[in-house]
Amino acid sequence: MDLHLRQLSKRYTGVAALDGVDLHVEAGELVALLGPSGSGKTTLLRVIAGLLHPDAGQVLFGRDDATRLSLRERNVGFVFQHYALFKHMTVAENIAFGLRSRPRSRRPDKATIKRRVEELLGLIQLPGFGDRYPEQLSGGQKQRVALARALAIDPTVLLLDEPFGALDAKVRVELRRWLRQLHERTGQTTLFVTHDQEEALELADRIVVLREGRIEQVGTPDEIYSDPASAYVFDFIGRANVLEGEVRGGRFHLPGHARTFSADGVPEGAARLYARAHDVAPGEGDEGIAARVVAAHRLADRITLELHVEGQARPVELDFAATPGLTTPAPGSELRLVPLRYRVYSSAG
Ligand SMILES: Nc1ncnc2c1ncn2[C@@H]1O[C@H](COP(=O)(O)OP(=O)(O)OP(=O)(O)O)[C@@H](O)[C@H]1O
Repeated sequence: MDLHLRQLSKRYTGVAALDGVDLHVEAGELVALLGPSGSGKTTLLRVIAGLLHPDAGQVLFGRDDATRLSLRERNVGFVFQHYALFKHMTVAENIAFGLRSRPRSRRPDKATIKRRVEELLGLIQLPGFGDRYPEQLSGGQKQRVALARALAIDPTVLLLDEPFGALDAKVRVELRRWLRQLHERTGQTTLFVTHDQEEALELADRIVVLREGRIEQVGTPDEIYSDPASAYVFDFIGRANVLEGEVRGGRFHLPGHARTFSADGVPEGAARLYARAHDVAPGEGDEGIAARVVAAHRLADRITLELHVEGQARPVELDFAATPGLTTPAPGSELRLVPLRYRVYSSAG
């Protein structure tokens, strides 16, 4: 089922946790809500779930206005960061919980519930684990059970709030790949909260970047990474080199340097040039921007340089392939930087 959010707002004293959020999630999409702490991700998820009521705006499941419905009436599946499994119930009982607690008229019979539990244990790759208790599972296994429990009710949408946030890095990476595969099998409309840009880029069909309760950009991982709509998104997705300067006559000027850069459509005045470390290349002769090597690191087949550019407070990073025969530049040596791909944003915005 698809999901429409219209002009959702939610204020706490002094804070707009959500400020006019409009979003359409297609049926079967996996959407990541990405943003730093306090940007409104959890609030948005809770409003969709019906755990929290918005001050204004609408939540629609398909064509049905669900804004006034409770969590149960919305039939959503929810998984939190911290395993919310019932400790005194077995894995099978946990998974069956949502179905067993339905009103009698809508409750499947025992045999159907048992079949559904077996099917879900297979889906989460834990067949034979039904009789265990949560304390007999690893963190990653617990979160898979939590996901099976959320899926058991055939939810209209699946809402995941940093479901792997409490797990160690390796398990996290494994589980997000697993979740992507699971999603491809179930086709379940899913919203996934994360503050980890790598997780969002790898997992999601589309990413929603939030900033102070507003949507800053919505797009596919490629669009968000290659064409960030603002300096905020550029900075948040991957590491960015930032050069301070100004836009004059439609060009970006670096103080103390002759080379200028195109800055079409950027207002005149203070501006910043953003480029990723791998989108800056070492240049030859008079090309590019003069820089001095501060530190050099060689990591397997990559060389990373930390550089000082005259007039810039922040160091600039350059990352390139260590081709055979290439020597790592020594600290103190001079080289020229050529930003191959970059974006200029006004400092005012
Ligand atoms: N119950 C509450 N009372 C008052 N303010 C709240 C409450 N819940 C959230 N807020 C505020 O609303 C804003 C958005 O919070 P929210 O938890 O949605 O952000 P988040 O992006 O999920 O952050 P995190 O990644 O840290 O969980 C924050 O400024 C937060 O302090």
